[in-house]
Amino acid sequence: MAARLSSPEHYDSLLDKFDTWMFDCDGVLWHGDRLIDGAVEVLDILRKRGKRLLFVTNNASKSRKSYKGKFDQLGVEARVDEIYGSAYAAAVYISSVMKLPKDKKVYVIGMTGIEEELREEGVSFIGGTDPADCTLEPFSLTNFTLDPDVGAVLCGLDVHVNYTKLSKAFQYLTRNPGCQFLVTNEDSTYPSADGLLPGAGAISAPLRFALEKDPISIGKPAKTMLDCIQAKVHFDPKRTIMIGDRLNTDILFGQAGGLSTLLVMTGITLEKDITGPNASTIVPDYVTGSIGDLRAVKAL
Ligand SMILES: O=C(O)[C@H](O)[C@H](O)COP(=O)(O)O
Ligand SMILES: [Mg+2]
Repeated sequence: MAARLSSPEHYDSLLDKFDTWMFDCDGVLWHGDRLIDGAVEVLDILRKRGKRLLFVTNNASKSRKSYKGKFDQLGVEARVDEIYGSAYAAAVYISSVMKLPKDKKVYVIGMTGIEEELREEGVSFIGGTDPADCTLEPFSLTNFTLDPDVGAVLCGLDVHVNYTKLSKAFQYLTRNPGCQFLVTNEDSTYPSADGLLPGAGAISAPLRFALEKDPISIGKPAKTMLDCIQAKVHFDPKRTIMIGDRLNTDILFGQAGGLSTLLVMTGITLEKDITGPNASTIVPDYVTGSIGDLRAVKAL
């Protein structure tokens, strides 16, 4: 049973228990470019209390560096080395875990976040924001030349997804021997500033259906994301809390990593998902309405 937080004492006890605070972003800190009320103040309180903050997002549309730009623009203090996105985790996975040979490349369905992180990791790629792929023209195999050096397809949130991109990815995954099917994450929906939109999982779904094959997913809840963080940051899982808005990514990710978990109700999860007959079997340690609630902690 999750503990519902409501009083200053509840929030104070959380600050006493945890040294490292891992924050999901979409639905926890912001919706699109609209900050959630109280988020900035609470992050300031935590920094003043000497807590280590990490930002762990499945949103692959931006690289760590361009996320730093978003944090700056929104007036939220953050360093690049505190930011871990699924585009970064995917690029590290391809270069350091999969060890894609240098003469091979990745076909990308995705945005600049994935491209910038692959470039940073020295991984060659095609597709992505290439204007030749961002077309609504019908795709024809007659005019298509298969690139035999594509050793992996990586699919993430892509607001310009189209039939050409899906068709090219399908060719590589069915005709290049050993071509790996990777996705940055599988979130079904994306909590934008004005409501829910299809998420990265909905972008790769047509390929899963056509291929009758599941991809390797690198973002939350996969351990690859935590491995990526632990390769850079030392923290004690027992004194670390993961704060998220989605049960099957953020909370599962925390639980799989032996972290404590705090669910906030400002994003994807609804009350009916955690109470009543259809409640999820994924149960966070703590629940509160919004990260802004932590402003109730006793002043220093
Ligand atoms: O569709 C997506 O990629 C996700 O909904 C979204 O980007 C999740 O981001 P997070 O909540 O992990 O910050
Ligand atoms: Mg979220």
